[in-house]
Amino acid sequence: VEDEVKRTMIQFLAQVSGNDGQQNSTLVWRQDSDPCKDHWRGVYCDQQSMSIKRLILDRFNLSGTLDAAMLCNFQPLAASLTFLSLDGNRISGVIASDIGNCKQLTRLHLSGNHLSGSLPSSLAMLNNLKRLDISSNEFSGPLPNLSRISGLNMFLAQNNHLSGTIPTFDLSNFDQFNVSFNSFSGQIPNVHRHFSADSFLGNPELCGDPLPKKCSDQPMRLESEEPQSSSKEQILMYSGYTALGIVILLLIVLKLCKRKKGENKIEALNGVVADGVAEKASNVSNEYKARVSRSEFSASSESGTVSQSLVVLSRPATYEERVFEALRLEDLLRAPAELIGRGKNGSLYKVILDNGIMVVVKRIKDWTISSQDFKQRMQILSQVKHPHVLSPLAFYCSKQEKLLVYEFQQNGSLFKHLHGTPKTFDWTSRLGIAATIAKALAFMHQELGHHGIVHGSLKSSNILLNKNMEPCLSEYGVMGMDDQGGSPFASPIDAGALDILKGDVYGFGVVLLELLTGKLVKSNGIDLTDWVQSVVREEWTGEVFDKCLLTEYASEERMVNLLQVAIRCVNRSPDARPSMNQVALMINTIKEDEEKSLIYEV
Ligand SMILES: Nc1ncnc2c1ncn2[C@@H]1O[C@H](COP(=O)(O)OP(=O)(O)OP(=O)(O)O)[C@@H](O)[C@H]1O
Repeated sequence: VEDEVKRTMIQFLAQVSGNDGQQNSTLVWRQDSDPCKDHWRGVYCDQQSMSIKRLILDRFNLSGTLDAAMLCNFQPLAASLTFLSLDGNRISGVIASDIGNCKQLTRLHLSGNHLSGSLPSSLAMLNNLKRLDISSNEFSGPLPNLSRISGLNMFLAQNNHLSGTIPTFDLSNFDQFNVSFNSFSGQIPNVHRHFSADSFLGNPELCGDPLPKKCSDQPMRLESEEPQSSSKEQILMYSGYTALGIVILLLIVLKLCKRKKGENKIEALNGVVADGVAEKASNVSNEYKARVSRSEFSASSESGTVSQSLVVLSRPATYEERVFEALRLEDLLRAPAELIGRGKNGSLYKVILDNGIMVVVKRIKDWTISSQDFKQRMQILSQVKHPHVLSPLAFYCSKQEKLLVYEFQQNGSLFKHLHGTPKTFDWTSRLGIAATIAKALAFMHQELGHHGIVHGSLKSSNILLNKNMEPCLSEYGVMGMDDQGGSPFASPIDAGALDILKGDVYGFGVVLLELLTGKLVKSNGIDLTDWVQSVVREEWTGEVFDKCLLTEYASEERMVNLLQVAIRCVNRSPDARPSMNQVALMINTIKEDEEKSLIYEV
């Protein structure tokens, strides 16, 4: 690689690192080494042409600014770079319009930073772009007309301050699309049933399918129309519609108020809480509940007395104390709820509170724990905090019902990212997730093991990704060891085992196998643990490891080491499994080796 290319890369890194022009200490890029031959960390080359193809600097704690001009105005780099990823750092500043010169970019990932300002219209000139992720930043202003990029199939822009209308994307071409929690307004383009309300929530001025808010008889936007254009006539016409809308709305509100007086009922989260109210959950569809005007179920007014029983334990890290301290059961019951899962341990609802905060409510079934033990367990759990464990925010407990309230995690579960398309995580991210979760679980075992509280249902759908794509364990302690007989992850020998923590170690081992193989735990009747153990050592590389890991310079040696840890965790004999503490140490060593090897190679 030419000296000039190296110099530019090193300058770019110094700028984006933000340590007064010093490089990030874990990334050692030096003028006297070669980015391709010496495998500079985060740099991926075409080994034949020795040109730099991908620059992947995710989660390196970079806190400088993004100098798009430096990369994209330098022809040798602009002509070769296809993938730029800076996810999960603390990079600030704006995206300069020079980004439009990086014409070969197919993927641009900038999520989870502090980038701000408006998006340059030159982004729409990146004709090869397929995946654009600018989520969780501080961008504002309108979107450039990205619908011009015909091959774009992923656009993630959630959690910004973007405004204006959404360009008329052809969403049937997209496999991921999310503009939630911005300030967009106007009509949503046709989603072709590809996307649910989740992709658009949190934009109060947005209307149309799949949101419950209808667009008040607005004429459909013409395909060719530019998002910002509006003539005088249109303004007059819309003001007419708005005035008419307000009158109709007032009439509806008046009518509703009258009806409310006569009824004296409160609406309930699927009628679950009021003791004695018949179970109606079987009627629940996966459709967004708000469409059926809040909940379709109602409970008698006596259920109002249970309001004091919602015990608030903590508040989500992202909200102020006062928003949560006054949370009452009625707030949950009144709010629109959507059923998002029905697992072994019960049903899960996503609930949007009046103040717009989203929570999930876990309704636990068939747990033969006494109310007193349940309350005690919740109190103990609320006292143990770890940044990578999702604590319950509140709970409700009656004879028939147990509800747990958690903060909603927008980026979904590890399961979704591993088994959905496209697969999100590369080798470094997977190893990072394994190390983080192992540490979190070891911590919880140490703090709660002596109380007999284990996770009890550890699996990839219970590992959630927060808005910075950091993993956290959910539903810790929701089911105990006594319930694990029915868990698909407990080996038969677990039943009655003395060391209750080893059930979690088994579950964690299965998660490791999913991370390494990218395969489902059960597929066509084949059990992943049995299958992996049936493959001979010599064939691990060809057979076991996820194919997409092998193509991206992942260290085979460290993948083998991690697989060995996984196999020890899923040993059929609980006594032969290591403790979570040992597992965390082993994985940490592998992670350190990975980091060191890259430095030594340079
Ligand atoms: N706090 C949360 N925020 C966002 N998504 C969540 C949250 N908790 C759970 N989920 C997701 O909702 C879906 C349903 O969860 P649920 O707990 O009902 O299923 P499960 O974990 O497969 O079953 P179970 O734990 O009951 O055996 C899962 O994909 C899970 O990842």
